Amino acid sequence: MKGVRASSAASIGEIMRVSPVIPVLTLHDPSGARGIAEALVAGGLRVLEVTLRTPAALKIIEGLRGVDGAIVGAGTVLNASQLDDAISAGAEFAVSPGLTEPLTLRAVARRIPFLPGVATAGDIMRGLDLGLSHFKFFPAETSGGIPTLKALSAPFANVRFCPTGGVSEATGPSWLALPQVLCVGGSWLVPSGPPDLNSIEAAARRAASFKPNSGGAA
Ligand SMILES: O=C(O)C(=O)C[C@H](O)[C@H](O)COP(=O)(O)O
Repeated sequence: MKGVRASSAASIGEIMRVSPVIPVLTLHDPSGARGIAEALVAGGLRVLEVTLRTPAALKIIEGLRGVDGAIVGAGTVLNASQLDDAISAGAEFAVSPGLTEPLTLRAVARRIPFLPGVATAGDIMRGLDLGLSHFKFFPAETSGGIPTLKALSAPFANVRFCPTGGVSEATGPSWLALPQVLCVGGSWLVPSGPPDLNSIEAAARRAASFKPNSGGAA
């Protein structure tokens, strides 16, 4: 889906198929954020999750709106008020570590593509009841890794996942080999500390070459 443009018309499923890896970015410095985003997009990763874990996150989301080719969303969205703030800043999708009814209902009402975290069958069933079918599997490795996701997803034929949490460059391809996995998320592309843009672009290029077994990246 190379043609997916950041807009409320894109579904979360379409966004998850744009690139096999969603970089999870926890950024402190608005002045350095654009270069990081450009390096990731140049490497082939267009979908960027900026976590609301730093005071500068909303300003950074706003600033990244103009990066050509980037689809910028907010991560660590914990409640409806944070979701509204993220939308005001220009976030084109939202990711949460968990699934609550108030946040999900607000995301549906605001028509923003939404990817909440699940780790149990009950989480998935609450999401299905609220009309969702795409989830982040979080925290992926410590929740039991690939064997758990295989077992967990078996009863839910039409549900698709983005495993995140402990996923690395080394393990990403194994997760993407599962047909129910459209993409993976991870912070490994942009380690904390002063950014090395050449390394970030090279890591993005390697990650962009991962091949989902789901027909994930178009
Ligand atoms: O809080 C959220 O909404 C998140 O998005 C959590 C992050 O996805 C993970 O913390 C990334 O996990 P690592 O790749 O292991 O660093």
